[in-house]
Order: sequence, then C-alpha cells, then structure tokens
Amino acid sequence: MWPGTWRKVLSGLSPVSGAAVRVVKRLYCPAGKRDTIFALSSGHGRCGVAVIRTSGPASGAALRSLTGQQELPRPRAVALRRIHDPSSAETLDRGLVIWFPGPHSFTGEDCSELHVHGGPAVVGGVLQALGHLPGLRPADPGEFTKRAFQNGKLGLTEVEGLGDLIHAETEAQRRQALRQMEGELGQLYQRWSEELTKALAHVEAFIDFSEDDNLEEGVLAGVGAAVQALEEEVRGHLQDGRRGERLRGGVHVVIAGPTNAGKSSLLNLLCQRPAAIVSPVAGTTRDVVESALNIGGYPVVLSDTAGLRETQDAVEREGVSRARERLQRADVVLAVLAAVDVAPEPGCLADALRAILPRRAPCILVLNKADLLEEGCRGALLGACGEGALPPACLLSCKTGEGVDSLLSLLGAQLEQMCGDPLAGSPSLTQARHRLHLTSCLGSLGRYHGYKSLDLVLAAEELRLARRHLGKITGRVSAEEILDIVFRDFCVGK
Ligand SMILES: Nc1nc2c(ncn2[C@@H]2O[C@H](COP(=O)(O)OP(=O)(O)OP(=O)(O)O)[C@@H](O)[C@H]2O)c(=O)[nH]1
Ligand SMILES: [K+]
Ligand SMILES: [Mg+2]
Repeated sequence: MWPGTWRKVLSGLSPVSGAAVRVVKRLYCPAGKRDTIFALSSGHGRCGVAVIRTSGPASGAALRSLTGQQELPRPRAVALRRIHDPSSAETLDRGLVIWFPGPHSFTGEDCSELHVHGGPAVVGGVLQALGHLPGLRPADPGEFTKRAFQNGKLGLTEVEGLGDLIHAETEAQRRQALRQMEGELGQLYQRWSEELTKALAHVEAFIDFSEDDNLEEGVLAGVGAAVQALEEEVRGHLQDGRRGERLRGGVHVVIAGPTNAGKSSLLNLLCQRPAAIVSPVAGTTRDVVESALNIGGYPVVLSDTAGLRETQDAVEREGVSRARERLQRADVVLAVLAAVDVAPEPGCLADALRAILPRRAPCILVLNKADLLEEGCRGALLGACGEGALPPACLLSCKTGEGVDSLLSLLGAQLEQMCGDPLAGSPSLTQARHRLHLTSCLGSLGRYHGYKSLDLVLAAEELRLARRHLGKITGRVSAEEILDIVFRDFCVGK
C-alpha cells in the first residue's frame, strides 16, 4: 500500500513535476508489485466520447473511488455511473464504466474503462482524479501493450501487428496488420521453432545414445532432411520481393524525366493539391517533393524530382544529384516525357528512357502533354510503345486530365503485383527486424550442414542458435532491447 507520507513529503517541495512524482512512486514500489497505470486511450482533442483506461491491481479500488460505489459493476458489462473526484466529491461527468477483472482482460491484469464525454475539462478532471489515487500513475507509451505481452496475452509479432493496425492508413495495410495481430505470422515462426526443437532433440539423443543400439537407424539423415526443408521454407519466405515491408511502409514511386516534361504537374494532379511549383521555366524543381497517397488501397510515397539535365547551376546540379539518388531507391519509376518531344520510334523512346532509369527498375512510361499532339501522331506513338522491350506506357495530359485513369490502372496493377493480396498465401514478414533474424537463422541452418559430419556438438549448437533467432522475432527469447525497439513506436494509452 502507498503510505500517504511520500505525497506529504513531495507536497512540501513545490512545484513538483509529474516526472519527479513518477520517479519517487517507482522507487517506492516494492519489487514485484506493479503500479496501476492509467491513460486516455482514445485520441486527443475534443470528441464525443473519450475512453480512459486503467490496468493494475488498484484498478478495482480506483473504480470504486471514482464511482463512489462499493460494488463493482458486473465483469465486462457496461454500467452507467456518476464519476466523482474523490478528493473534492465533485461530480465530473456521468459516463459508462466497464470492469475487466484479470486475467480476462487486454493486459491480463485488473483493468477498467471509463467512457466519458470527450471535452478537455472532463478528460483532464478524470485523469487528475486518477493521478491522486494511491498506487496509480500515468502510463508510458505502449505500456498497456507491453503488459499484455509480459502476461502472455500477445506474442511479439501480434504486438507489432497491433501497432501497425493503429497506424494503418489504407485497406491493404489494415488487412495485413490484422492478419499479423491475429497471430498467423507468429504461428508460422512458432511452427518453425518447434521443428527446430524436434531436430535438436534428435541430434542430442544421437550424441547421448548413439553408442547404445536402441536408437533408430537414420536419425541424423532425418534431421538433415528436416533442416533442409526448413531452410527452403525460410528462404522462400525471405524472397518475397519485400512485399510485406513495402505494404507496411509505403511503396516508393518516383516521378523522373527531363526538365519541363510536366513532372511537377503530374505530382499535383495525383495528389490533388499544388504540392510542387509548376512553371514554364526549365529547372524549376530542385528539392525532392514528397506526398503520401492511397492508390487502390495501397500506400504510396510519391516523389517529384528535379528535371534530369547537364547544368552549370550549382543548386540545380544538387537537385539533379538528389533526383538520381532517389531513383536508385525507387520501387517504381514514373518516367515522364513530353509526347511532342519524342519521335514515334522505339529506338528513340528506349534512348530517352535509358537516360532516366539507372537500372531495370519497375517503370511506367508516361507520355505527357498529349493535348499538344496532332491526332495522327497518337496511334503511331502508342504503337511504338508496344514494340521492343519498353515498359507499359500511357498517353497523358496534365492539362486536360486525359489518360489519368489509364495511368492509375497501370500503377494499380504494378502495386498489386508488388504488395500482393495481404490475405492470400502465407503471411508476409513485415519488418526489417524479421528479415534480419530470419537471415541469421538461415546462416545457422547452413552451418549445421557444415558441422554435422565434423562435430555434432557444434552442429547442435547451430540449431540452438537458429531457434534463438526465431525466438527473437516472436519474443520467446526475452531481451529488453528487442522489447524497447518494438514498444518505442506505440502511443500512450495503447
Ligand atoms: N499543354 C500542356 N502543358 C503542360 C502539361 N503538363 C505540364 N504542362 C506545362 O509544362 C510546363 C512545365 O511543367 P512542370 O510541371 O513545371 O514540369 P517539370 O517537369 O516539373 O519541370 P522541371 O521541374 O523544371 O523539371 C508548365 O508550363 C506546365 O503548365 C500538359 O499536359 N499539357
Ligand atoms: K518547369
Ligand atoms: Mg518540376
């Protein structure tokens, strides 16, 4: 229990910062006994209803104090209550309260929820009242989820899925995040981990008992085959064109081409606002101008870049070098040419394209300013685009809007191919962190084969290491630094 003394001591040291109070409360908290945390879990700012949550052993007492009723509501049922500030007995609001006794709660601890009116004064009053109760302190970012993880309610990949779900901005991102939160990715890694455990058990049995005759023939051959199958599965999972990571972080689409082709006009057309300066002066754009878009449910980070040309102007040269650097990292390039400037010959188009593309990046050829083309040229130009090994192309006019639909459908098809359907097939890995540990896991599996005929003990150790790398993804291997990386991105109240 909290003696009232620490508060008395602190109240003599005015003004007391929230951080100081928190530090003292932490220091005072006896080892193994958890404080109860609280936070506004709905968004900040004026809203219809705000949800305030608590989690920890003092949740029930806090609910009793704030509602002024000894009896707690029925578990997990909504009850209408007056909510008071226990220190002044003033009514703060009338709202809905829910009591979630542990372990059947989000965090696994005793939890409560207060659904109050979303005005800043009401929310501020309730938070202040909670802060005055013994044993309660404001939650750190991600702390509710961290407790859920620590109490075995969620695996680490589920936690990451939950974080992604909160940040999801497009449908495809939401589908992928929900799938991960519901545990499919974690289950896949868990299955691999169990296969490794089995293989390891067999190798250890062989080490210990191979002298005895009662060990089955071919134990090691079986392990070798199992390890090889697992290697293939992990390798296939890694060779997914980074689809899950792309979908999570957004596909980088870069608009590039010679000066005055209409690149900035295209950016503005696609993001439907004047994000970049458009002018008839060649060399207008220098900095990379970015805009986030949702195209057909897929998240896109669209960048406009400086027109590619030789120049004496030092500032423009820097712009061109930034454009080239951005092109190197592009997932998809929209190569923009002014249709009137390119002759309808595949050779000419291919040369113009080579001047833009640094490598064989996925590309869509955009022939802009179609409104300036004479009727007769269109067919010839499009015909030329269909020949040779040119990327898919479309005619466009940023001025009239002609051709936007066909550009969007070409781009949509490209995005779908890159990100895939997040609900189809086996779940994708979504984070660089997963890739890192899976690559290390694969390295250990490879070394197992190397060691198995030389030193079985070392070979077994590699299997143990491989399993450990998988454990780092699912959180079965607990290491504070992994937790910190995962929970860092969470908001307060989650
Ligand atoms: N007729 C016509 N003019 C266009 C079209 N698209 C762009 N323009 C004009 O072409 C000029 C250059 O457009 P920008 O969008 O600034 O071209 P840019 O490729 O970004 O140019 P830099 O940034 O200088 O490399 C402007 O005067 C635009 O109004 C189009 O489809 N038709
Ligand atoms: K321009
Ligand atoms: Mg521009």
